[in-house]
Amino acid sequence: MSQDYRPRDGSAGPSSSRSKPNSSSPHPRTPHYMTVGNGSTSASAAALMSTLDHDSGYGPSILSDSYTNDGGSKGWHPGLTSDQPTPEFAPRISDEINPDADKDRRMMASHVHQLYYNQNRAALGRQITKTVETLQDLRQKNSEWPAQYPSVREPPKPKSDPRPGFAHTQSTTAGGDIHREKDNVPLRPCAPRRAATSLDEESTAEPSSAAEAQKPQEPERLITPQSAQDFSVLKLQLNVTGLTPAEIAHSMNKESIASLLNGRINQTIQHLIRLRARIEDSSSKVLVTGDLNAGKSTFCNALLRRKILPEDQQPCTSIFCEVLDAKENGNLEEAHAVHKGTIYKRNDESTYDVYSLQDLEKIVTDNQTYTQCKVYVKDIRTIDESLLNNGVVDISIIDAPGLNSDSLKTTAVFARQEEIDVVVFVVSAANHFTLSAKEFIWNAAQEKAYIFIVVNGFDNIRDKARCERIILEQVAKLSRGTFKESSELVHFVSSNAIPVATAIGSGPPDGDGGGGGSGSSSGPSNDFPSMDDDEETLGKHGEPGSPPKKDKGKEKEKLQDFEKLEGSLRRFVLEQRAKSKLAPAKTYLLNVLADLNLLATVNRDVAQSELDRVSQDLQEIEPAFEKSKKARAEVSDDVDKTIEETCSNIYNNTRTIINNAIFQVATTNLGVPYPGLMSAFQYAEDIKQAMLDQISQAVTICEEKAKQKTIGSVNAIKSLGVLHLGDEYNDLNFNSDRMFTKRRDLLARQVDFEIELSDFFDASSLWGQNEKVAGTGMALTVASVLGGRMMGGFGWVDGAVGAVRVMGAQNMRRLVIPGLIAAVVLATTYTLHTIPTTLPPRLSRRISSTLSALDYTHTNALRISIETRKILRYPAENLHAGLQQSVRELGEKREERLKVKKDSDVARKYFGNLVRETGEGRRRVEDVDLEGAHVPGVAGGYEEGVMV
Ligand SMILES: Nc1nc2c(ncn2[C@@H]2O[C@H](COP(=O)(O)OP(=O)(O)OP(=O)(O)O)[C@@H](O)[C@H]2O)c(=O)[nH]1
Repeated sequence: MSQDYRPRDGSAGPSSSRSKPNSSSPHPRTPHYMTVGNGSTSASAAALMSTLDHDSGYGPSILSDSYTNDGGSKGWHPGLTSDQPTPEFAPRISDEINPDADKDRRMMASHVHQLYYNQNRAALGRQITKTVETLQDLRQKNSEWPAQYPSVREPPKPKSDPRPGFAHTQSTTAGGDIHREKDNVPLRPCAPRRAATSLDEESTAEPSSAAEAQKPQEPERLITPQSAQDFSVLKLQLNVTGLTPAEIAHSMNKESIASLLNGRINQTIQHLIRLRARIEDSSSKVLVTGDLNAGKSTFCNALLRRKILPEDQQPCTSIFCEVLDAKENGNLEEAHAVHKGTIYKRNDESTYDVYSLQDLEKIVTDNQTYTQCKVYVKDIRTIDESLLNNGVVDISIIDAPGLNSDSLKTTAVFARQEEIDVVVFVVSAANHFTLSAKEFIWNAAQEKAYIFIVVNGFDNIRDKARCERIILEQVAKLSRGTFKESSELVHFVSSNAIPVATAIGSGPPDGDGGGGGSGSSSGPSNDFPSMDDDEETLGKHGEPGSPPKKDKGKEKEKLQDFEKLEGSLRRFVLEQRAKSKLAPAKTYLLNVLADLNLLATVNRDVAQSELDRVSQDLQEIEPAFEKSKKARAEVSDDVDKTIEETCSNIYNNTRTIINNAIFQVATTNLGVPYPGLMSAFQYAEDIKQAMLDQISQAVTICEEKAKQKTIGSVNAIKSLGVLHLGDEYNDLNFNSDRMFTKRRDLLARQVDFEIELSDFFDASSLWGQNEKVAGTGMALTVASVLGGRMMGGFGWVDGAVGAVRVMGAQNMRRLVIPGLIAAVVLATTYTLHTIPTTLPPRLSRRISSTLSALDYTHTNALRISIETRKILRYPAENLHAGLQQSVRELGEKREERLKVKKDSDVARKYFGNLVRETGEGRRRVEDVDLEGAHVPGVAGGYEEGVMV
């Protein structure tokens, strides 16, 4: 028996260079590769197992142990199982001489495989943990500094993808595999995929391998639709009718995109956590399916070496029976029939009914009550022999209902489940593949590159070579991958020839492989249909009595065939488990890290350009801000000074002009004609009014001058505004006509005094003018007589006294009356005659004293200057506010830019680190070699290029 990875016909198998026999060598089978199989535990294997036991799986640091720069793994010692040709001089102990040696090698290889698996698992687990942390950080960062997301465009459809609706499973990883179009042009490197990925979020991860292939050809660009195309896991789903995703992305603001991205990050974290749980799960499930009555249950029992599952059921098995190790059920052997429509929970008895193993027959055909049952059995085989309890991985076997049009779909869906690592298809050697079988295998081949095929009932076939040929031809059409590895994956066996123990009790089966088959009732069926009616039906296993010697040899051969199948199945399960569990994690991680790397690169560059932009802005804003602050202080001072100067100037001018006007009003020709004595009062009124008008006019002049001065000052302030605030300050509206509009008639009312008689007679003037009166030569006799003294000084009084003395009292008495009358008449005539000359000064004095009492000059000067100040304060305040606002705006701009600068700097460093971290993470994940290409004889037995 040989369990080497060796193509049956030399057409396929492991690397041909490795398997090619050396014709010059005396040992043509060297180099020899170790394979998985049965046998007791060797010392080396035990040592390796102990290493495994101490491997915690997830070390504290991702860099701590497993990875070295050369991509090797610390725990792996190439010398231990190195793939070296056996030296020619070294005689090889053949399996016939020492069968245990081969078993040991297989055993050790199995454990090495497990060690290698654990290292990969630990590496991926650590990277998942790290990536989850990175995503959590990114989510936090995204809320502080909304990450830029390239605008999105639909990726172009691959030119050639025969079945875009299916993701292929159990393919090898991307290492060198190239998907080829029909014309043999490399399309893209193939990342490992599995069926389940197409059913959930992982399907979104698939296009990234294409994106990865395109990336290096892309020139480095900042936020382009092409970059968006490169996303796979973090691709945002933007759907609005009538708009392309790119248009939607453009129309959305940064914050909305960031929040969408956060949602995507959350989903990714959840998915990574699920993937980690999956890779930590050490169990593996094998689904056994096939045509009705093909012998599935018999085959499962043969694997278990116990007749657990009911065989030859009428009606056929109609529920899924999963056989698990009883250790998972407290070492209790029993069957849990799961209620239809409920999710099985072992600790919740309401989800299932408990049956004994003997009662299984009652359950397996009752698909009305149950859909599946869990059968817990104690494994009677050693860990080196058992598939179920092999010391490496917990495997459960699921016996599916036979395929027909009803069960086909259910079984296909079942097979696509993530937990199903391997599908074993049992086909009757006599019946070949039915239509249902073909449909199932064809579909499953799209999901899983390889199907393990058991051609059962081979004992019934006489022309075995012909049967093999026909079956393999059919396999070639149904699953190319499986056909290429047919020596490992297609087995012709007779399951009923395998000795099995009874379901009750766990005594070992009859070890004599050909000694009567079943330890109980599982003998061969005589009515198993033959391939050809005329062919001789072989095999009489389980029949009482010893078989003839010839039959004994055949029975041994059947057992050996079955053992070979078991070895292959075990290897296949272990390898596929590695791929089906680790490959999705690896692919998804690669995609997430590639997306993160791309996102980080874009955002690092965005942050850098943001930083450059704000730094440049700040170079302009900083000096403008300082200048604006300085201008605010200086201009305020200047304006205040201008206002003060203008107002005090106007005040003083006004005072001077009004005072002068009041002072000069008496001497100014007012142009009022004297109408004569009869209109003296009217004349006085006119004079008064003219004087007041004169003064009012002076005030008007003052106001006019103030206006002009104000206009000049407003313009000066305006110029300052334009200088410091720009042209918009020109819009300032100032209308000087509105100044001093409330003054009219004010003065007339204030100086509203009555003209009095005394205004016409000025006694002091009279006294002062007596010389003039004498000089007039008025012909008063008395006056002449009395001489010169009559009119000088107190002349006329003295004269009167003198006259009295000269003329005597009697004469005087006669002269007094006419004299007095003459004097009065004379004085009155004189006074009335001098009114035009004497009235204005008298009125002027009265006006002056009245105005003085009113503090008229000061009041008006103050009024005009106050109004001027009020007028000037408006543009001044405006300018001040403008300058203040300019300073504030510049200050705010500066603050905002400083904040952006700080944030951008932090973001640039963060995304820079993220670029580095994700790049390193990606390299580490890429180094996880799921093919085990450099692990000799353990894995990687399936050649590249055979992927579907
Ligand atoms: N001669 C021969 N008979 C076999 C072999 N394997 C199974 N049988 C017989 O074939 C019949 C059907 O076997 P089962 O194991 O019940 O077939 P199955 O595929 O599980 O049937 P369903 O699940 O009910 O579709 C039984 O009578 C078996 O004894 C075999 O290798 N050789």
